[in-house]
Amino acid sequence: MIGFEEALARVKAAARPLGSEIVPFGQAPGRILAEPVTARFRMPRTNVSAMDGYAVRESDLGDLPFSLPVAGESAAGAPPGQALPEGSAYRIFTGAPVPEGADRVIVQENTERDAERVTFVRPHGRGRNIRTAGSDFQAGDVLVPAGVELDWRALTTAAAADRAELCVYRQPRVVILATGDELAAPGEAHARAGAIPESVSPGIAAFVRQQGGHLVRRERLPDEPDVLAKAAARALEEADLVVMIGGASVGERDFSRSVFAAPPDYVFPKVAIKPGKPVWLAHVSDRLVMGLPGNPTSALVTARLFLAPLLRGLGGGDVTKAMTFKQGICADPLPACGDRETFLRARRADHGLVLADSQDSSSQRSLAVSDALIRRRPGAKAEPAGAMVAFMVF
Ligand SMILES: Nc1nc2c(c(=O)[nH]1)N[C@H]1C(S)=C(S)[C@@H](COP(=O)(O)OP(=O)(O)OC[C@H]3O[C@@H](n4cnc5c(N)ncnc54)[C@H](O)[C@@H]3O)O[C@H]1N2
Ligand code: MOO
Repeated sequence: MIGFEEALARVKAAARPLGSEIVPFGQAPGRILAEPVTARFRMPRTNVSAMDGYAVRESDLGDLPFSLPVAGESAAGAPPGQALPEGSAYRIFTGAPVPEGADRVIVQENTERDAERVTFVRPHGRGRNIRTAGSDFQAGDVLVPAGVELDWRALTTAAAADRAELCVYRQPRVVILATGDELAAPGEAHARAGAIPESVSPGIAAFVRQQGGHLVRRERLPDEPDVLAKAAARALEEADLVVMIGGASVGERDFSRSVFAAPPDYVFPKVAIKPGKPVWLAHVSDRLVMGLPGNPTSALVTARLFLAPLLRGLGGGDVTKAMTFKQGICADPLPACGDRETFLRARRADHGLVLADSQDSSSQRSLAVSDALIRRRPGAKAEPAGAMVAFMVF
């Protein structure tokens, strides 16, 4: 059985971008840029004022107080007007083109205005208050490089390039199939003896979206091979990645590996980790299938460890960002680790990482309050509280 590092390396190799598409701005948030965004023109387009005030020639300034006639007005959005006549000032607003000849803007607060003249009454300091043409960027400059996630900051820069559409990586289309006769829709389990709420796929669906995937559908299915086979065939037609939940283990009623017409061509059939050993990844008919164990904590831990980098990579994102470990202090004593690499659920508190009360792979209560996975190497010894540990944000 392969270990965690090897499994991660194989996920990384399988997580190649699926292609690109052009989308309007409204569909761009959260997407990964596939082609760089270049500026259509320089910014500022001309020399512009940085303040509301009066554009003047430095050489026309005299000892305070002194006044100049106001020869015109320049506002943002208008093309540059006539040149500034010598011995006069121009009323100007922030972002407006500076008239030719002016080399300085005096802020309004240092002036007094009557109908035709402006009087400079306070020292104007040294600032020129002019942003020169192209001082932010030049036409053709790359403003947002390929590979950047279009968050609210990058979207602002991309829009400043005067582009209406962006070339982004295609999002992986995902179908989730949750299997098990015992499963009922949340809210309906109480009405059927032996039923439990199907709790994993709602969480995994949200996670798929959070990691940049496009959720096509999620389905809850009984352990009936014919029904499963039909659903699996349909899923392979509609998805780039099918996520199977449950039925990953060795029981006669564990069907998730055998429902496809073609046998899985394994990237890995299981991994020596705890929880989540039965997690698997395979190529099936040109698609990818990831099998998550049914135990809820096992499913979520393996999704965080392997599904996150897979979705990131398929969507053109930075795979390594989805598998970064940080260092932190564990506020609780740590038990010795067995021979499988182990991921303990914990909560990040001010005084360190606090272990979840239950580390059982079926636990669901602890999931809502755990936001970190502490990594323990195979064979690691027990440690007292205060040990430095590697953890991943969960
Ligand atoms: N003889 C062996 N038995 C088991 C092994 C093994 O190696 N040999 N592995 C164990 C490990 S580790 C895990 S993890 C589980 C995983 O099993 P499956 O993926 O086959 O999961 P199921 O049997 O379908 O379900 C396990 C458990 O989780 C509940 N479940 C399943 N799906 C959902 C869902 N969508 N929402 C909520 N709960 C779900 C299910 O009712 C079971 O209680 O196998 C061990 N066994
Ligand atoms: O994945 Mo199993 O997690 O060890 O119960």
